[in-house]
Amino acid sequence: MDKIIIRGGRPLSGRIAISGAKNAALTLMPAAILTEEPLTLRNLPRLADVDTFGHLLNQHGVSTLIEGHRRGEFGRVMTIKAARLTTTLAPYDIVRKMRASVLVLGPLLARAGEATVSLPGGCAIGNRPVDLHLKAMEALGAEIEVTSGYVKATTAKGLVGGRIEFPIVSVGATENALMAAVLAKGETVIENAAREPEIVDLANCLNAMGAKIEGHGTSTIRVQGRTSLHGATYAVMPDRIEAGSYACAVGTAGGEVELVGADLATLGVVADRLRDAGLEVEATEGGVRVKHTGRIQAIDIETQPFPGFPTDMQAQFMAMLALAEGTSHLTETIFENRYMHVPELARMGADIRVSGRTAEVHGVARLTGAQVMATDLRASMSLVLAGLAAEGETVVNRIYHLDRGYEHLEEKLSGAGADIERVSDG
Ligand SMILES: CC(=O)N[C@H]1[C@@H](OP(=O)(O)OP(=O)(O)OC[C@H]2O[C@@H](n3ccc(=O)[nH]c3=O)[C@H](O)[C@@H]2O)O[C@H](CO)[C@@H](O)[C@@H]1O
Ligand SMILES: C=C(OP(=O)(O)O)C(=O)O
Repeated sequence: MDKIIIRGGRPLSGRIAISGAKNAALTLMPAAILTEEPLTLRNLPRLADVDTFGHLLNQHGVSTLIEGHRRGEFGRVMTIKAARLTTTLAPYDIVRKMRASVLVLGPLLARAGEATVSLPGGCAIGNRPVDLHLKAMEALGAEIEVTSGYVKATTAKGLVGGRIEFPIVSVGATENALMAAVLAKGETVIENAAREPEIVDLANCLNAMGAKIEGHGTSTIRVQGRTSLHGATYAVMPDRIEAGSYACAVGTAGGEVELVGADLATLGVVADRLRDAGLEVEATEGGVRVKHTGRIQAIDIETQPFPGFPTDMQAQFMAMLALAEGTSHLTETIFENRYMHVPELARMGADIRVSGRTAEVHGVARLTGAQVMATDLRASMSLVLAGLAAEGETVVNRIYHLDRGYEHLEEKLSGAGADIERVSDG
């Protein structure tokens, strides 16, 4: 199994290219199921999750053709064509590898009138049920049956527009609802919709495919159903979580980096909190510049749905705040078990106490390298960030988590001056 070795203490400099967003890619790919015409996605990141989604689409009979690069863009171009679906079953073997697989439910149901999708089950960060996805499909007229670990959704006469009011904000359920509603008969109103930039990216892509969606980016989304959608070419938005993660790398390692391709607007409150912690963050012509200006200062953070502070940045901020002057409080409100990095950071000398949903981070003057491993993607990244600052050698094990969400991680960081390499155990 591969591991990453980091020898810490080298400030970062230069440029780091920001890839297309994993969480946008994973909802744009299933959108291709909604039409028999090709959907060409540009700026698609090279990630294990994108490959897994490709396999899932292929087993539904959908073709995925990688067409190389486009000049001036980092990611790949993929043309996805769902000319004909050979099966509407999304099997356990693929869904268990990647929760986002559940995003085929809405598009399969809308296109084929039926879908049988394995329940994704829990994962390292929490229980993560899909009840809201199912309620949304029911609100559009689907009949749902859950048996033997599978959701079977059917609609005898096709989906019909309706009112969906989510009791809590869910990114995935909003995405599934949108993808089902675009082919439902009549109007759908989604209340308490997620407002994440990835939702806006999905809605923009669906509109480019002929859908009629309004209000995306607000809590109320209105969809006028269409009888069919057509093909389109669409560029995946830049990854705001990857950009935020490398900004935190400047926070732990020091130095100054331009995050090329990053979008300051979608970083939102993350940029504000980076500044509160003492970093300089400003837009450049090609992205965002982040500069270390002295010791990181303690701050308090509570994770919330967008436009609040993203849960997907909590672990990376914790690594940075572990080295801050003063005591920070981090409160995780989205997932019940998202502190798996705490004991690993402690092995590197961090002083963090968790009580219920809140972690109290007492800043220390230095961290020391250690053997560490994490059980999820962002937790793994927090260990890399700590390793960049730590004295001596840090070995991050189980890095397949990182490959789910960070394209060319070692190349990007070593290109900015970090001493980091991937080694294989054989
Ligand atoms: C592929 C992708 O885009 N993943 C992101 C997506 O995950 P995902 O879409 O799974 O996250 P949700 O926004 O749905 O989850 C928010 C909360 O709602 C709960 N919930 C969700 C659905 C449901 O049917 N019932 C229910 O109770 C979840 O357990 C969680 O507590 O948004 C999360 C929150 O920003 C991010 O951390 C993930 O990176
Ligand atoms: C939790 C994440 O992803 P997923 O929803 O795919 O598990 C993440 O990107 O941090």
